[in-house]
Amino acid sequence: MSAPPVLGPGDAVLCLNAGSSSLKLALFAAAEGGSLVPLARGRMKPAEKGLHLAMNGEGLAPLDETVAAGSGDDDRAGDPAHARLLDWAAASTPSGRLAGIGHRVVHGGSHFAGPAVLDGAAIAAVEALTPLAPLHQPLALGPIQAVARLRPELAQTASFDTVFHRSIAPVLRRYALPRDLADREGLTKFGFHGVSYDFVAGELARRDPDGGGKRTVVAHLGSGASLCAIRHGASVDTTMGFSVLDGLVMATRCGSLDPGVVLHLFKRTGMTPEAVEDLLYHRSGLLGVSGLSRDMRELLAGESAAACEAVELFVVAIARETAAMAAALGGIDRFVFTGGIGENQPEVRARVAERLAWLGLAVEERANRSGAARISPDGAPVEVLTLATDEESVIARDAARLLA
Ligand SMILES: Nc1ncnc2c1ncn2[C@@H]1O[C@H](COP(=O)(O)OP(=O)(O)O)[C@@H](O)[C@H]1O
Ligand SMILES: CC(=O)OP(=O)(O)O
Ligand SMILES: [Mg+2]
Repeated sequence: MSAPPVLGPGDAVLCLNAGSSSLKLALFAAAEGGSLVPLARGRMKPAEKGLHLAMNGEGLAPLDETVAAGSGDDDRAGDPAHARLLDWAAASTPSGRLAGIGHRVVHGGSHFAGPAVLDGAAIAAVEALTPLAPLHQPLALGPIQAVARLRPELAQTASFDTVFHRSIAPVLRRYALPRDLADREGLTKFGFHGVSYDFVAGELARRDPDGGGKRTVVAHLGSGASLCAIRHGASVDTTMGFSVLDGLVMATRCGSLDPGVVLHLFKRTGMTPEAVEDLLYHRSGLLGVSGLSRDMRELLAGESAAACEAVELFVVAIARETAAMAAALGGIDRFVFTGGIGENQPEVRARVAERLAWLGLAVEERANRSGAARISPDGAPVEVLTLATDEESVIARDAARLLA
């Protein structure tokens, strides 16, 4: 590979954040002095006949179009949309030089200890981790491979969800399985949503430079949801484990589940591994319990007993797992809500705080309703905050460092 390009003033990085329910996009440009400024944000979404692209930024020609799927093999169906996105990004870059593409990759396994340039060997290593995140890894690999096909000379980088959790102590990563089997098969807690926690930890340090020692629990409540116990900017424990199924109740994933249930499904119902996988990843969680919707907005508006119970189960799981995170931290001084639900649903925040009153959580109703940065009453023992996550800015920061 040729020497990676340095990011000069006006050069841009396009960031792709592939999650289970969305592909979020952002274009960042380097300013004089090296800081990164977001120029545009948007999304790529499946549409009836291809992929819909939307990008908006001040002073830029917006992108709002559906690009038809390419012909030929399914893997390449998204190529025309990616080509359009790359053209738009280059045309929107102040210097005209799109220096690279940064991706969020859910699984870095034990292979990646930090963000990485995606050369051929690194892409192969990301692919090799697909069995550990069968439904997430391909979401990032699709765009990575499309860009590699369309613009092989363009540098690509990856920021991994798992990297932030490498600071978790070995005993908290270990499952109580036979040691040799666990070690041989790599059965360990990896933890996810690390790109988001990295952003939140950095933002907390910026806003409260002396607060590093605060025992902090961050709740990333989006389509996937997890908690992270953070102290001194590092992950101490988290609720997701070997896979993205563990911990909290999610939009369509079950969260913590007695493994006996899975055994029962195999032995008594004859379900195949693929059917059980589909059940636990796509048909459980809020959707499965409510029988109505995977979207918290619809469940809060719904009146059926099943919808109400789904929301209650979501809240109960957060309360239970917060206690586990507090145990890992030896207490709790600060609780942060982030992610689509954490940032936008005061009712969920109020109900979580109510269930955790015994641990010192409380929210002030007006501040909570308005989504203020701090929603706990003055003098409360636990600071309760809302903070909008920005995974794309972490992807851009990592890419800029790797390209320099
Ligand atoms: N006002 C809102 N805007 C967007 N999402 C919301 C809002 N209120 C609740 N949500 C919930 O947030 C979820 C999406 O969160 P997000 O963090 O964007 O998820 P992901 O990154 O996993 O796609 C949706 O499933 C929805 O239930
Ligand atoms: C790790 C994970 O669950 O990601 P998402 O919330 O984007 O699905
Ligand atoms: Mg997300």
